[in-house]
Amino acid sequence: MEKIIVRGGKRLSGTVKVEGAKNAVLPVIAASLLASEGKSIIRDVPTLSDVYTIGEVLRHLNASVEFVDKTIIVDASEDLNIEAPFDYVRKMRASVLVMGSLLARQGRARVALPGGCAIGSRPIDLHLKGFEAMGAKVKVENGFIEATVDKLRGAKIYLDFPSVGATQNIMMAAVLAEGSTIIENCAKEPEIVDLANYLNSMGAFVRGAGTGTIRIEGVEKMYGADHTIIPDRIEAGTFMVAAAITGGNVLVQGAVPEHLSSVIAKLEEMNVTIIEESNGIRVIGPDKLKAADIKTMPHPGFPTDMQSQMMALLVCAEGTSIITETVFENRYMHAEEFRRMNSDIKIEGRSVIINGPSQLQGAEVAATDLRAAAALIIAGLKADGYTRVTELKHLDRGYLDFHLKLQSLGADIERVKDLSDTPSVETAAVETNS
Ligand SMILES: CC(=O)N[C@H]1[C@@H](OP(=O)(O)OP(=O)(O)OC[C@H]2O[C@@H](n3ccc(=O)[nH]c3=O)[C@H](O)[C@@H]2O)O[C@H](CO)[C@@H](O)[C@@H]1O
Ligand SMILES: C=C(OP(=O)(O)O)C(=O)O
Repeated sequence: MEKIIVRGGKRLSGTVKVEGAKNAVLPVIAASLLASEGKSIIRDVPTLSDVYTIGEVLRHLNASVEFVDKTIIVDASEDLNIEAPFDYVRKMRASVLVMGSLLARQGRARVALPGGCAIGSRPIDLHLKGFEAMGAKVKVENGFIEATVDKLRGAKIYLDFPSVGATQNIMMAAVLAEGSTIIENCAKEPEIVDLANYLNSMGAFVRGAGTGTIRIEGVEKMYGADHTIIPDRIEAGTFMVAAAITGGNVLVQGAVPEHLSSVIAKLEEMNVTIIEESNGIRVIGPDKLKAADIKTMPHPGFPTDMQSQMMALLVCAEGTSIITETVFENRYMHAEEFRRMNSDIKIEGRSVIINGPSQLQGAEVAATDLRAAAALIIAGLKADGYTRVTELKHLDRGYLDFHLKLQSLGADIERVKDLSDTPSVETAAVETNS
């Protein structure tokens, strides 16, 4: 079993470069299935396990997928298969994003019903309602969702919640539909804008991405295009918190301030100095962090994907902080692990009350999802002694070379293969006290 071992106490300093965004590249790769002519070249791709998984899904659907460093070349010009089996969907829920493209291209899609996951139940009813509004017949049978249609028709679709995935799936279905589609109360995340830009470069007509209403005029055919993925705002935010918690001074290169305004505002409220530089965001951690309240919301609200990292920071802040999670109903599994590291955290329904500051103590902790993995490692950077983080498969879904990047900023961190490589708890305790 692999573990990350962090010894806390080092201030981070230097420059770290962010990768292309995981949450932008997955829908873009799914959208490349829409090109019945020409190859798509997708650049600045983070080579994460999720990206390989969606690559496998595309291959299974009869597209060719070639990885060359951080570029992916997709050729989807042959007729496509229509089924994404459970093995892929289980590994990565974003596999359901191929549904819109398959319906648009083949008039049929069969995708295993995704199960619940560590952050909540995550239904896909809004995706399906959107397809139905466009004329598709949808049925759920033997653990699969099957959707069929002769030809998708444009429709006016109001989303009860601005779901990121539903907005993306409906956009992909609508670009080849007959007539106009209007998606109201749609998601406004930067990843939606990135997808719209890619679709437009493939020949689609998509307007309004980034606002609450997207308008799409269906086109006859789409073509492969050359697209560069936007920088990962969540990876950037994660390094910003890592710099802040250690009282460090780090330039997060490639971070886009407009994508991170809610995170920047909260960090500033906590006494962290943020300087926007021409090529990124510099973060200077204070000697004393101040408590703050956070409510996660759809973009441009505070991102749920930064909630666990901020929890690590709030534990170290002076005063009482309250986090309220409004996007996922069960995204507090990491709170238990933080308690093992000596933090004062109480869960009350959808809120968490944190009394700080606590001096974090190193412990053996398990990641429950990818952001929790990063958050526990960040807590380890500040903790006394050694923190050992297990279940790194979660980390690898969303962070490339995370420990190496932290090492390059001066963190005392390593990734080890098995228990015999790790210093014993006794040794760690002695070293902590010395
Ligand atoms: C691959 C990717 O981009 N993942 C991101 C995406 O996930 P994802 O696209 O799955 O998230 P959604 O925005 O769809 O989900 C938000 C909320 O809407 C609910 N919902 C969603 C769809 C639906 O049909 N019915 C329904 O009830 C979900 O259960 C959840 O409570 O946006 C989330 C919210 O910013 C992020 O945390 C994820 O990192
Ligand atoms: C929850 C996340 O991703 P996914 O939707 O792929 O599970 C995330 O990126 O934090």
